[in-house]
Amino acid sequence: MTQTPTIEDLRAEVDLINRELLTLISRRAEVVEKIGRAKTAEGRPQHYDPAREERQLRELEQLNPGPFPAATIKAIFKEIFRASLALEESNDKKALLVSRQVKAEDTVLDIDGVRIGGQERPVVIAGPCSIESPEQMEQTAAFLSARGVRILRGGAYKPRTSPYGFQGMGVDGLILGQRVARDHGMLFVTEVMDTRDVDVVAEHADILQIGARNMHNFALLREVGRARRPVLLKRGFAATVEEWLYAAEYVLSEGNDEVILCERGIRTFEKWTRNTLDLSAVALAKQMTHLPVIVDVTHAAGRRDLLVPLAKAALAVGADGIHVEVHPSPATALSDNEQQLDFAGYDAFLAGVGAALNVPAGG
Ligand SMILES: C=C(O[C@@H]1C=C(C(=O)O)C=C[C@H]1O)C(=O)O
Repeated sequence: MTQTPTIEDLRAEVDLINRELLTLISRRAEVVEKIGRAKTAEGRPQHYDPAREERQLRELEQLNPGPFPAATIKAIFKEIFRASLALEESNDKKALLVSRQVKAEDTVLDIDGVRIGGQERPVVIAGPCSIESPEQMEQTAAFLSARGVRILRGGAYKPRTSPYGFQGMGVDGLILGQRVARDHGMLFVTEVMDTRDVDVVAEHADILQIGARNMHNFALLREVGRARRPVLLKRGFAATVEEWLYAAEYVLSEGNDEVILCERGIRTFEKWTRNTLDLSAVALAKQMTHLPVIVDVTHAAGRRDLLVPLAKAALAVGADGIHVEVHPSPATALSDNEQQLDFAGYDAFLAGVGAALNVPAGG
């Protein structure tokens, strides 16, 4: 007399079937991978083939012995196709030059002795939003260099929301920024906005900045990739981390691997800050790439009273430096009046952030 199998017996049978399914599904995946490689070899632009999937689903529907309804069988196989396609596409994906798969160890930039990234002390990049006059630049550089700041910023070409706003001093600003930085033993970083200006900016600046609004300007990214100067790449205010890293990839793909990523806040529904500082993007960029990552607290906040906590938070998640705007007289500045720090404000900022940013003078 045959006994009714117990639940345990039936489960043992299911376990065996699972193993068979696993073997079959893995064998199927291996065949799919071969198809994927053949497609790549043939130069087919896409792996997805909906007509082929449709034919399989129709055949499976006809062969379906039950008890699963056709829709269930289709859903299960559609999931297998989706996973197979992902496998094919992942095999095709080239590891990015910015990624840690290609270079595991941190990139440490050494720009005339100023080291950025890795285990180095966080750097401070500071200076006015716009270069306005010799006096303004001279006072700012003297003040900042006395506090150990080695990188002076200042915009000569200003991307303004209104075409009628102050557009910057142009080449005169570049010459002025370079001279003042040299006089105080500092590096000069300034934004380049146009492919036609890359050569002249590279002639005067030690670091070329790509602004948030130009992060998607691929022609400009390629051009600075050929410029043989370190690049400070700001994240676009609506760019995903992936888009930001691809922008950096444009620069590296031209042979320039001296890129500093800069998170400067993204646009959200929040109104009480100018942007929203995306700290997870900083942590993520540090994890996924080997490049130094700095944080522009000024643009992230758009207000002075949040700079200390944001800078502390940025350093806590691994930022390699802080970017902050400093102006001798923010009230009379030609741009960004609301957010630049005056000298007393910078000293208070430095004291507030504490030891991490207290670089010894000249150090
Ligand atoms: C394996 C292929 O590539 C993809 C995956 C399919 C699958 O898993 O069966 C079917 C079509 C394509 O979307 C193929 O084209 O045959």
